[in-house]
Amino acid sequence: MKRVVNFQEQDPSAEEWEFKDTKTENKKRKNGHREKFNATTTKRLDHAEFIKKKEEMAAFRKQLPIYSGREAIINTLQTSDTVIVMGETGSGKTTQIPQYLIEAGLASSEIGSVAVTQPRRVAAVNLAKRVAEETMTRLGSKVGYTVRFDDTSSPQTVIKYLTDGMLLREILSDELLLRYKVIVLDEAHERTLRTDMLFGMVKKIQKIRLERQGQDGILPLKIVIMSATLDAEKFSEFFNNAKILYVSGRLYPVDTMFTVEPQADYLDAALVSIFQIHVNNPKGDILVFLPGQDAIEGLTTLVNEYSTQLRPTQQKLLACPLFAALPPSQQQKVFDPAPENTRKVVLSTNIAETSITIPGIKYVIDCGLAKLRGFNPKIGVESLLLHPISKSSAWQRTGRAGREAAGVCYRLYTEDAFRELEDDTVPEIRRCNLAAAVLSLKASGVENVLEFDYMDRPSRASLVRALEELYALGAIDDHGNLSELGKQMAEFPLDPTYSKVLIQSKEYGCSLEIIAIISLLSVDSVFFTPSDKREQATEARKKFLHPDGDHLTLLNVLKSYWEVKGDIEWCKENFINNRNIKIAMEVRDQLIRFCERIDMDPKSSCGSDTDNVLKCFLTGFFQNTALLQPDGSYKSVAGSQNVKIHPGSAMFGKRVEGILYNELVFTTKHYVRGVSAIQSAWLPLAAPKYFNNVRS
Ligand SMILES: Nc1ncnc2c1ncn2[C@@H]1O[C@H](COP(=O)(O)OP(=O)(O)OP(=O)(O)O)[C@@H](O)[C@H]1O
Repeated sequence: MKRVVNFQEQDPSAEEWEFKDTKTENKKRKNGHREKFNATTTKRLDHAEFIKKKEEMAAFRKQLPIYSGREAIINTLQTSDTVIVMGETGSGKTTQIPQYLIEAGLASSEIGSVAVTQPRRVAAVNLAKRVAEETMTRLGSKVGYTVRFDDTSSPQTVIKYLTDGMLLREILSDELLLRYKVIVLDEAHERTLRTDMLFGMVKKIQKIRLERQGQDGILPLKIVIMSATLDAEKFSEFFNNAKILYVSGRLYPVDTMFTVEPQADYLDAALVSIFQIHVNNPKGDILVFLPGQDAIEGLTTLVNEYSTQLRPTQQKLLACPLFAALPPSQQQKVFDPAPENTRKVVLSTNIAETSITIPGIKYVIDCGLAKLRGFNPKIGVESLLLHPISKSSAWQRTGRAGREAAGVCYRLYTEDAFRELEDDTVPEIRRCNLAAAVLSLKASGVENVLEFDYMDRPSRASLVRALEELYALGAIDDHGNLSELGKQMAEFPLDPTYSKVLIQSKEYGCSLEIIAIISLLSVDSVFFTPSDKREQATEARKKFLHPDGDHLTLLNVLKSYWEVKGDIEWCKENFINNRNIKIAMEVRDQLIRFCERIDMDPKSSCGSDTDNVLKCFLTGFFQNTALLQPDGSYKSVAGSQNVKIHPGSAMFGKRVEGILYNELVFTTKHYVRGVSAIQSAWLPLAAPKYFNNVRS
């Protein structure tokens, strides 16, 4: 069958891509060999090579558009405390400005270094690598990065790329961020919850440091806000009318194409477009933006399957997935060059949308959709729904091309549809559960979170709900102050409900089980369900099912996995996702270390008394509970919401007195996931304060 997606300005002579039945082709693929990436090898340069590379880097840096604004940026920062820098994607903001600051002596190991925040871990890691390369230094010396569970910075580090979450964590131990002279808040337009919290916090820190200047050697703090797609006036206003610098020019042009007709099936349109580009366009890798892991995994399989139909003389195609739940080592693979005579197709969620340069990318395909988290504070329901992206996101996606050469961005929507898009994505702070954010603000010394200096104030209802949740968890006391338990909870890199459960596991004598289950819950799924073997996978899963539900089922999987020492064949036979379990085990190691730090015994086990595990879970998840109604449905204890057990749960179709669940998500219905059976009598014991209040 021949299919084509028509783009405006598309070359009318473009070859159509013919899709053949893949089943017969699959056999060929299994017999044929698959290209693998070569890990990039680093070699030690001799002196002449070193000088040559240094000169090349210097020349490269000078041709970046931002270079023309270097003097202006330095001069403005010499005289102003806060500057907002706007410049095209790829113009050099993130990699160059921190270097300019060091070169101009505005930051140093003596007066304090530069911190550059990124909303995403993959960006922080790769920017640090790139800037270390540009400065011809070893990663971790002058330039480093800090992301959750991975720190390559050292006392010599003067430019540190870190996630916004890590900077928030640093405030807990260095409340005036004295180790830094300049804080650069990059990709400010993304408005992640954590970046929004940082806006208010660094503004406050800057004010305090200015007032205390000179005392104990305190120096003023400089703040740089950066983005390519930002409402600069709004930011300027928030930061006391800070100066705005516009840096014009982009490195290479990117043509933008829209489809002529709306596309009913974005996955199909993406698949067709990939092959159209491949057979018609010159060399250059392709980056495709998709909404989520499912879509990415599905398309990865299809691209690899159909690529077996390419003519032997044609370049090969190699699909590489990129999403947050992939282990960092696998994410890193998309940055490796494609093997010879192969075009790389990176299939990514919006984790590749901002900041990063993926070498080789010339073409971007944008499906125009993203999965966005939402939260209804009234009933405490989270949602994860497909939404059209904003114009700002669309431009960021386009900007992933044109970084090493001219590029093209294919938008799988019409120009009219583009005009209808919102300018910016609604800030996360306006649509998320704020419990973790409020805990973090409180732990950083913000007493009155209702009055905190927010750029966009969250609704009072969501702040009050977060405070109530933390109070019920025991993280804040009757006076609204952080309790000892709350302080400990803030130390863990987990959501407050999970950190509460983990800390309480000491009382219930089941830390071993709780750590294991929380680690397994941190990955997408430990089960593997290929679409063509759904029945066998369901059958295989039965042997792990625990009558009390998903939490203990996960524990059963892990026990069996340990018994066979993680044997890959066993995983395959039992449809267990070996890769995800391995990631979970890395998380487990980290959690064990955190527990040891606060004197908990991570090995304490309740053995066969598994009720204890569920009772312990209830100490954090008592609000995520529902009771069986006479008609066989379940109604949530908080919010009286009718909830349905997700078909993927071990509890699906079962009738028990009560259930606890990890999440209540609205997709097509109010579904609960991660479900286990409980007794209603356990509830007041798990959270006496909460249930006494509910009753009275
Ligand atoms: N890892 C890398 N490999 C190769 N080139 C890179 C890499 N990182 C950056 N570059 C080059 O440096 C240029 C500037 O990148 P930089 O990230 O500083 O731009 P930016 O203005 O911050 O972009 P954005 O707004 O998209 O974050 C890129 O256009 C690209 O040419």
